[in-house]
Amino acid sequence: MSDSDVTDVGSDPAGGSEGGRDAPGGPDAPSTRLDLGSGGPNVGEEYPLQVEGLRKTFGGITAVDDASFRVERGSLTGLIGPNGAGKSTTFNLITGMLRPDAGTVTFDGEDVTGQKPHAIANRGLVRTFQIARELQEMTVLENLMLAPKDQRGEALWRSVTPGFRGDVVEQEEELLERVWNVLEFFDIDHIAEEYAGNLSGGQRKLLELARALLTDPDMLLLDEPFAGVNPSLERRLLEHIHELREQGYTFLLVEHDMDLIMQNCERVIVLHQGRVLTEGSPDEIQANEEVIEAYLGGNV
Ligand SMILES: Nc1ncnc2c1ncn2[C@@H]1O[C@H](COP(=O)(O)OP(=O)(O)OP(=O)(O)O)[C@@H](O)[C@H]1O
Repeated sequence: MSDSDVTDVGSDPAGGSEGGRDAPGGPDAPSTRLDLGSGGPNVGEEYPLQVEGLRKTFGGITAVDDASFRVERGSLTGLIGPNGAGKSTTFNLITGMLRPDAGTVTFDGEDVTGQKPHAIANRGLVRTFQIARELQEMTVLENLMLAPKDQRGEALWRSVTPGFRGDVVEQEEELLERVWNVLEFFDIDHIAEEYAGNLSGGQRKLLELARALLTDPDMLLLDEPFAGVNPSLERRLLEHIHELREQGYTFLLVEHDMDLIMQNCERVIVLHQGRVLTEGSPDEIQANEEVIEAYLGGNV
């Protein structure tokens, strides 16, 4: 299957209003509201993610060098920078995949620096992952049933064990309802029984986002979610992201496509050589001489 196949996944993208900051409120925007049965994202600190003096070296290379920034709740914030600027390393430090040499990561007022990835995800700070090889041999539905953080995936397997059935079956039914809500929200209910390994690149990206959402996140970190996705599906993914943002989810997005960043993010943080060069609105960033120089000096 190729990316061009994704156009037959559900309805056509909303005409006219898609892709821009106005997309969620546009006349043709989908009206489905995602109900995960959890009351939606947490409404806590104004800046759920705060990064302070983050630093990481690899041998002689300083990948992240005293980086500090914060991300506003309910925003779609872009994290950009030339190749090698430290974007992926920053994501890995925030999500616990790497331990920082210095600095702190605070999420919803709690210091989560150096915590294990699953502990950070359990707090509601979640990144999307490529569908692992084992999961490619499972259906879309199975992938989603296994996604949640709260041991419900484990409970699913235990439900076949005598003695556990009562609560577990009830939990499983609840989970199934949430999974169908997510499938319908993304218009991928008709491929629920398809093996993940058979999906096109674009469909996989939807599944990755759907899996992340089933862990009840408050904030999602997206690392190039549009890579290899055709323009039609890119518009749909963006619409979903804008809708979720309207519902109060917070997004931090690493993306190389500058037009996409500038048209969709309300804040942009620029990394250069591991440091925060500047941050601001798309207009401010586009007019910033230092940013232009950093990009001209890089291989972008
Ligand atoms: N595991 C590692 N071992 C050694 N060096 C690394 C490692 N990870 C990253 N680096 C180096 O750290 C610097 C920052 O890399 P990083 O991948 O975070 O940048 P990036 O902004 O995500 O780049 P790109 O846009 O090209 O993906 C680069 O010089 C990179 O070569």
